[in-house]
Amino acid sequence: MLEAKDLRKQYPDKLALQGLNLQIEAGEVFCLLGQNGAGKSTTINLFLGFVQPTSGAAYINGLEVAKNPLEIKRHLAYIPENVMLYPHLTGLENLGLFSQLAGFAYAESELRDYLEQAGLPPEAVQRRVGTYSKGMRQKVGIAIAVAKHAKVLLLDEPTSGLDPKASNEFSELLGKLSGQGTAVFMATHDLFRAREVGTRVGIMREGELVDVRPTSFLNANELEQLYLHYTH
Ligand SMILES: Nc1ncnc2c1ncn2[C@@H]1O[C@H](COP(=O)(O)OP(=O)(O)OP(=O)(O)O)[C@@H](O)[C@H]1O
Repeated sequence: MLEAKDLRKQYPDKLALQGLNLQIEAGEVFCLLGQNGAGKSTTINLFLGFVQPTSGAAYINGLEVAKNPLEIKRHLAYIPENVMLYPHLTGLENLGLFSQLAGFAYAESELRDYLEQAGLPPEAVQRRVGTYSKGMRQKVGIAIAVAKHAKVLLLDEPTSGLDPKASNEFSELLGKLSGQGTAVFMATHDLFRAREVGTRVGIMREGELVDVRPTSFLNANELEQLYLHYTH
């Protein structure tokens, strides 16, 4: 569902990503770990088509991102640390608008269902998004991803700044989505959530993916030790 082949990004004075090779299947949750500046956001931006590779290629659902910039947007949803929504519109209106942009015309009852499934409290649905907490905005982001039937979900530090309960709810939602076959690729500093929600973790150091492991063989302490091993 997501693939990188010798993907490389050279900025004028920084090699941000050095020849990444990776495949992520439907239903997988891949968590990318690494220190600040390791190249995680660059990798996500290459999959989104926000930056162009210096060489190699990124693929979403078999389509080369750089050659199919519009088509790939139909297959993916992106949740950054701060989900970009229209603050003067309600959650319901935001979801309606973003679904329409993705080509789906839903009835209000369907939009409400998506927001409810994403865990947004019913009282908030008709409230302006400008009054939402960060966790609530993340839930609208998930509702948008589900409503547009995204096959791939890209997330950049989605749980940073969420309280433990909101972070837990968010992880459960990701688990549900991957259970429905969505491929999830998440850059995070949250080792605890990575182990909990991830099917695999990868560690990036100075633009290089130095280790990839299934989380099923790692306890929390082992993951922390592994991370420290590569980042010291
Ligand atoms: N537009 C740019 N121009 C020049 N250098 C850049 C650009 N974007 C990123 N870089 C550099 O590329 C390297 C990788 O940055 P990137 O943002 O991908 O790291 P990251 O792992 O996401 O870090 P963080 O955890 O802080 O978000 C850094 O050294 C960064 O300064």
